[in-house]
Amino acid sequence: MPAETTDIQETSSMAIAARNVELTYADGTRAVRGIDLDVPKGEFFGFLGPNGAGKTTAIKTFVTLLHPTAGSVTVNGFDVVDDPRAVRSSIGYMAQETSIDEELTACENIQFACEMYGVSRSERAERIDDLLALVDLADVADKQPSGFSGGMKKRLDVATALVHEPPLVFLDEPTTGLDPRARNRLWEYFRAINRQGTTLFLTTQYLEEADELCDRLSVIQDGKLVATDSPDTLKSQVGGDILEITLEDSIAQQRAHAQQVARESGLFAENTIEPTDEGIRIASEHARQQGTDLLVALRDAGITVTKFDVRSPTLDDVFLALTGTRSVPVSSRASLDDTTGEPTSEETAEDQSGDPVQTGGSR
Ligand SMILES: Nc1ncnc2c1ncn2[C@@H]1O[C@H](COP(=O)(O)OP(=O)(O)OP(=O)(O)O)[C@@H](O)[C@H]1O
Repeated sequence: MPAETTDIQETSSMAIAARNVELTYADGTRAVRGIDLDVPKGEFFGFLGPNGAGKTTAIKTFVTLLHPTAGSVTVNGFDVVDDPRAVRSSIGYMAQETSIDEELTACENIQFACEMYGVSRSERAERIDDLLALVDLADVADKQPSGFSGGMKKRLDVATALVHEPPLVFLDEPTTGLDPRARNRLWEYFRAINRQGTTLFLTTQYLEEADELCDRLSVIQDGKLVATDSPDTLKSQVGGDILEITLEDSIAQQRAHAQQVARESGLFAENTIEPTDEGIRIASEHARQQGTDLLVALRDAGITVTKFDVRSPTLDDVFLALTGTRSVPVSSRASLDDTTGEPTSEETAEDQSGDPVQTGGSR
């Protein structure tokens, strides 16, 4: 990614301005390796990357929990090293680990957060009511969260991060471990506060989440930003559409044979052809026409194709093109199909294991 060119003096319109930020842990792990980034106020910005890419380390640096080993960061115009108190009072932070106290009721948890963030007594009652309504927990305000589903706990977490009405909120993998329906509900709350002007900085392993929510995103791998742009621009850079071919016999030998036929057809650049569980996949500017030609070549080679699909690129294809790996898990398709955000009985049956939900796709 080209380095951002904005000078540090010109960063007052930026919620976050990071310059050549490095973070090396005491054991020598270089978790963040020279990040340059500008996030304008009001933006919904995402950090997308696989496990261990450096997302949490970067976010902890931005919220002053870690000191950068090199480089500089300003958040809402305040330097994270020189002015950490000012940074903290101007942000909300939803960490991966919950900050909820199970001994307190939902209402008391928010009240405690109000005290921590210095929300004045006169404002507290109204703020608590507003937040409980925002995250749909008014009905359980006087209940302890030990009986809550994973989604309800996350929503309470969000509420506690918003008590002081911060202009910038950091969300570290906020939907990991939730089922698609619970995830959709959280997405609605994030969109709502963003519409009201709050800048959101989200880290995620979910391609669909980044695609759905973010105005712009950075793909982070091995502590470096490998691309920063809008999801649509990133997808347009894949170079055309994606041709998915399903083989009747998808054993490794047959897939290798099909790959060889595709290569030898001369229709496609070699690095755009890859095997899948079911057959082969090719990125191509003229996918439909060339796909038809390829079908003929495959038939002539004695290979039976059972399905032929041309689709637009996804962020998964972007990730492959940028990093040469599909190491980011693909979340459930259902999460995009159902955006009603209505509460359902599934909410109580969420996967609370903390593992990313991967009910769709085979990558
Ligand atoms: N306290 C620590 N000491 C040493 N190394 C660490 C520490 N915390 C994280 N790391 C390492 O730093 C790298 C980046 O980790 P980080 O947690 O920032 O990645 P991540 O993208 O947030 O991953 P995940 O999606 O699993 O949360 C990894 O190699 C990780 O093992």
